[in-house]
Amino acid sequence: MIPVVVNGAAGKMGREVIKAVSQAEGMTLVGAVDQNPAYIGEDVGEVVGCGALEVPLLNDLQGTLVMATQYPTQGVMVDFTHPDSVYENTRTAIAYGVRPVVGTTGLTDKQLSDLTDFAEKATTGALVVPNFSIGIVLLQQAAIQASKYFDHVEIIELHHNQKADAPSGTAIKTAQMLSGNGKTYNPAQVEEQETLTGARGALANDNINVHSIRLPGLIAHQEVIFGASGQTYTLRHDTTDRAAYMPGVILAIRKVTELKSLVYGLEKIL
Ligand SMILES: NC(=O)C1=CN([C@@H]2O[C@H](COP(=O)(O)OP(=O)(O)OC[C@H]3O[C@@H](n4cnc5c(N)ncnc54)[C@H](OP(=O)(O)O)[C@@H]3O)[C@@H](O)[C@H]2O)C=CC1
Ligand SMILES: O=C(O)C1=N[C@H](C(=O)O)C[C@H](O)C1
Repeated sequence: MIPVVVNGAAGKMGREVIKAVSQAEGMTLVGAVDQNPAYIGEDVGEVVGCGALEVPLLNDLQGTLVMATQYPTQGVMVDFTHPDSVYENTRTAIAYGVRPVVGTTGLTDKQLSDLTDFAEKATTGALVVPNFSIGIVLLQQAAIQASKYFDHVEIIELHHNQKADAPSGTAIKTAQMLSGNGKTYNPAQVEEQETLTGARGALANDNINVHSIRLPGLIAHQEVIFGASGQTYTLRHDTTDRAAYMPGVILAIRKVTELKSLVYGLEKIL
């Protein structure tokens, strides 16, 4: 049985993960952590509404990780917290020999590279996955194919308005996956002038424009639009329920126990 700690357990994703882990075979929930004082000390199963799980929700990550090391099998920490804390949480888990499965977005390139080095030195498996849904992996693969034939591409990501980071981790990863083929996308046709700053979005890898929309009523959506003379080609993915991420999260918990270094992206473990 894989001992699992969920960090950010009272959040939108953490709640789904608690339910999914408690129902999955081959793993057992041993710790639940959150900073929200409203729930500290409560049984996490009662907090998320799936019945008592006999795991108190604590605000002590390090203490909970120590508990997770008391089991015969090496533990896994799933993190769905906040861009401000994900780097430190992940480093702490690796330091305790607990393998991180990181869903939280907003890690900088430098932070990701530091964590990669740290996991390598510690020979500890780690997974950083900006999007756990199979649909996004398929969209990204289709986009890689299309990018061989189109020189113009822009990404639009649309999320609920409680999201802290912009652009989304998924949009950044998608742009990274389209880059590195020697192309600079979107060669200028005219000299552009922004009458309102930011109108053309942010520039990701290899000059790919990324536009972020935040509205109540949305969950998580992404379009990749390619253009060429006389045609456009649009790929779109819609998340309508956070349940979409759970098969990927459960797979990642299983797979991270086989790794000895940090792996970035769900596509690498499918
Ligand atoms: N990889 C993927 O497939 C997905 C990734 N995400 C990412 O996951 C992250 C979380 O998203 P979501 O669940 O919607 O966010 P929520 O704000 O709903 O949940 C985050 C939870 O973590 C708590 N928290 C924040 N900081 C800490 C900390 N330092 N220690 C312990 N708990 C903490 C929050 O408490 P409080 O409310 O008090 O701040 C909250 O309860 C985001 O970065 C989001 O982009 C989201 C969906 C899918
Ligand atoms: O905050 C969210 O909700 C999501 N965040 C991730 C991201 O930044 O890409 C994954 C998904 O888009 C939902």
